[in-house]
Amino acid sequence: MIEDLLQRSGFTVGIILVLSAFLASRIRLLIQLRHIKGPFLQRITGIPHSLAFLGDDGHNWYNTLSQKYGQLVVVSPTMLLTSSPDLWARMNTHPGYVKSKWFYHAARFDWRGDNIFTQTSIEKHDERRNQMIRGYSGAENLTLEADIEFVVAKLLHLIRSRYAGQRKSMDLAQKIQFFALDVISAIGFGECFHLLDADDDPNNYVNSIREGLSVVCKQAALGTWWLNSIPFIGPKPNLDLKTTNGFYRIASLHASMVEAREKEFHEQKKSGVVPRADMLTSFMKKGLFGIDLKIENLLQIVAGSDTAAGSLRAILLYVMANPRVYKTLQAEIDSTEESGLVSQAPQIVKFSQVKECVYLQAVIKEGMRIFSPINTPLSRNTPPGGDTVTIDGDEIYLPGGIQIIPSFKAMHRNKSVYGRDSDVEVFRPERWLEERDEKKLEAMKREHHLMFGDGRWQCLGKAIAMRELSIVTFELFRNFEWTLVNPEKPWKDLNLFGLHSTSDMWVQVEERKQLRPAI
Ligand code: HEM
Repeated sequence: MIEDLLQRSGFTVGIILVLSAFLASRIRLLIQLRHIKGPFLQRITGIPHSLAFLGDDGHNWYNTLSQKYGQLVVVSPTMLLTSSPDLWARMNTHPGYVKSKWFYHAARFDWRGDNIFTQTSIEKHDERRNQMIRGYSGAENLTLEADIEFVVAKLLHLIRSRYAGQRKSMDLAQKIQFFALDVISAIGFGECFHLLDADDDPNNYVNSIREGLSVVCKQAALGTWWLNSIPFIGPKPNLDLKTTNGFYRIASLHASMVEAREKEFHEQKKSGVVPRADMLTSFMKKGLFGIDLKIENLLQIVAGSDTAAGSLRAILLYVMANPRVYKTLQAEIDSTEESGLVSQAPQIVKFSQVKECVYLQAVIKEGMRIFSPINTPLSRNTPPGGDTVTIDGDEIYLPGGIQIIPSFKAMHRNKSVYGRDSDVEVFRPERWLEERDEKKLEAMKREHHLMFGDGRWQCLGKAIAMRELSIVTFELFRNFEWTLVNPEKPWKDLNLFGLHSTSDMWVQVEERKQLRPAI
C-alpha cells in the first residue's frame, strides 16, 4: 500500500518536474524572443500557425505577417518567420543550422527511410546527394534535351489537334500538369506517362499528388509528424492499387517498374553494357537500390512536377493578363525566329537558342518572382548555441534550437532588395533589363536564385526546370494566341504544403496566323 503510494507520488513528482522544465524553457524563450516583433497570441501558442497551415493560402498569412512586422516575425512560441534573403541564405550555409523534423518528417511517407528532401541528418543527406547529383544535373542523362523537346511537341500537338481554333475552352492548368508529369517521367525513368497523348490521367497522378500533399500538410499542422518514423506503426505503402491513394498509390504504381529496372540494370552490368541513360540509371550506378530507390522515385515525381507546373502557369497567366508584356514577348520571339538563329517551327527551339532571348528570360524570372512556385516553410533549427544575425542593419541574437521558416512570397517582394515602392507588387519583367544600379541588380539576382534554396540543400532540378520553362514558354507564344475565359477569376488555386494545386484555368486558344503547317 505504502509502496503503491510512493510509486504514485513519484510518478506525480516526475510529471510535475517535466511540466516545470517545459514551462521554464517556454518562459526563457518568451524572454529571449521579446525583441522580435509579432502578435502576442503567437508568442504563447502555435494554434494560429497550425490553422494557417491547414488553410488554403498559408503563404498569404505569412506574407501579411511579414508586411506588418518586418523581416523577422514570431509565428509560434518556438518559431520565427523571415523574409530576409540574407538570413535564408545563412540558414542554408552557416554551420550548425539543420532541417527541422516537424516539417521534413511530416513529408516522410515510409517509416523505412527518407528521401533526399525529408532527410534531416546532414551526413546522410550529403551522402545521398552525392549519389544523385549527376542524375539530376543531366550529366549522365544524354537524352535530357531531346526528351524535353519531345514532350513540348506533344503539348503543341494536343493543343493544335483538340483545342486551337475550335472555340472550345481548355483547362490550361490541367494540360500544364500533364506536361510537367510527362517531362519528369520521360527524363526521370525513361517511361513517359503519355498523359498529353491521352489528354487524360487514367492512373490518377494529379489527384494522388494532391491527396498526398494534403496528408503531409495535416501531419505538419497537427504535430503528428513523429508517427512517420515509428517502425511498423508508421506508414508503409500498401501495394494494393485498389485500396490505396495519395502518395501510396504512386508508390504502388511504380514498385514493379523500379524493381524491373533494378533487375535489368544488374543483368546489363554483368554483361558489361548499360545502354539506358536516364536519372534512375544514374542513381543505380551510384549504388542506390531497393527501398531507397523507390522512395527517391516518388520524390522525382512530386518535386519535379508541381514546382515546374506552378511556375509555368504563373508565367502564362501573368503574360496573358499584361498586353504590353504579351506583345513585347511575341515580338522578341518573332524577331528571333526571323533572324534564322533558332530552329524553325515545326521543329522545337533549343535551350541554347532560347536562353539568349533576354526578354523571355526576364518574363520567366519575373513570373516566378511575382507568383512563387514554392511557398513551402522550409524550416531550419538554429545552431544549439544560437546565432547572431544582422537584419536591416540591426544585430539580432537568435537562441539555439528554435525554428526559422522562410516566407518566399514576402522575400520576393522584399523592398530592401527590389525597391521601396509598390512596384514590387507589379509583374514587370523590364525590371530585370532596365536596372542600372549594378549592386541592386546583383542583390535582385541573388534573391531570385534563393527561390531554389541554397548551399547543400539547393534544388537539384534547377537546370532541368529552367530548360523546361524556357523552351515551352517560347513555343506556346510562338505558336498560339491565348485568351483567358474568366479574367475576373482566372483559376482556382490552393496552397498544399506550400505548392500550388491549381485547376480551372480556362482559356481559348488560336493558331497564330503566320505559322507553318501543323506537326
Ligand atoms: C521552378 C521549379 C523549382 C523550384 C522553385 C524548386 C525549388 C526547390 C527548393 C527551394 C529546394 C530546397 C528545399 C529545401 O531547402 O529543403 C528544392 C530542392 C529539391 N528540388 Fe527543386 N525546385 C524546382 C524544380 C525542381 C525539379 C523540376 C526537380 C526535379 C527534376 C526538383 C528536384 C529537387 C530535389 C531532388 C530537391 C532536394 C535537394 C536536396 O535536398 O539536396 N526541383 N527545390
